[in-house]
Amino acid sequence: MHHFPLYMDIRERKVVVVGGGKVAYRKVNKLLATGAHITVVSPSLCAPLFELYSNHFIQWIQAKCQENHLRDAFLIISASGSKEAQEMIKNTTQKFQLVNGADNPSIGNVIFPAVFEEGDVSVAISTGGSSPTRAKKLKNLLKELFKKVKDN
Ligand SMILES: C[C@@]1(CC(=O)O)c2cc3[nH]c(cc4nc(cc5[nH]c(cc(n2)[C@H]1CCC(=O)O)[C@@](C)(CC(=O)O)[C@@H]5CCC(=O)O)C(CC(=O)O)=C4CCC(=O)O)c(CCC(=O)O)c3CC(=O)O
Ligand SMILES: NC(=O)C1=CN([C@@H]2O[C@H](COP(=O)(O)OP(=O)(O)OC[C@H]3O[C@@H](n4cnc5c(N)ncnc54)[C@H](O)[C@@H]3O)[C@@H](O)[C@H]2O)C=CC1
Repeated sequence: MHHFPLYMDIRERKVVVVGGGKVAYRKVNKLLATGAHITVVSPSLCAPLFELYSNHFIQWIQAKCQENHLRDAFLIISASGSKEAQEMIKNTTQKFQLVNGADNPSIGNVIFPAVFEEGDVSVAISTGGSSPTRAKKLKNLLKELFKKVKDN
């Protein structure tokens, strides 16, 4: 599938993250600096997400994901690994909503690239979902290269 690369200002947009585990935390952690309003919907939260919730960086709906949780979301991240939740997201989201299928790319329309930033330069690498580990390796190589160029 071909994805169009786009840099987005998502300040004050509502982001709903479905699931409260390790993968949800990784996505939330990346979104924190954007100024988006993040709500996690999950029966439980892993320790680092619970800490973010306790410190009021994110909101938490302690429940299994239901249709009404998704209705006014700009971006939805599916990260529960639950087939039931994935089906619900697939069947109830609108065409104009952005959906990241972190736990099942086939239900999504946007993907997270591997990113590094150097001043105001931002480099984002995607393999179109085919190999996230390769994207991460390439990012780390380029990061080193940038450092070398800067040091010389
Ligand atoms: C499609 C996509 C959807 C999305 O998530 O947006 C997706 C999907 C999946 N990832 C899986 C596995 C892992 N992904 C990572 C890490 C990253 N994954 C990221 C992106 C993406 N992952 C999108 C495509 C990106 C592209 O186009 O290349 C990165 C780049 C960015 C980010 O996460 O923000 C970030 C590195 C960030 C960095 O370091 O900079 C690690 C950890 C690691 O390698 O360290 C593991 C394995 C270990 C583990 O953690 O268990 C699985 C298998 C699940 C399974 O079978 O269990 C699926 C599902 C599937 O492929 O079916
Ligand atoms: N995109 C990526 O980078 C990666 C994706 N994955 C996939 O992501 C999924 C989640 O992985 P982890 O975070 O490690 O799992 P985890 O088991 O730590 O977390 C799952 C979370 O989802 C919650 N949950 C379960 N059912 C739910 C429902 N119906 N509604 C809302 N929340 C619900 C659980 O309470 C838990 O907090 C797995 O399916 C895995 O295959 C795994 C590794 C990397």
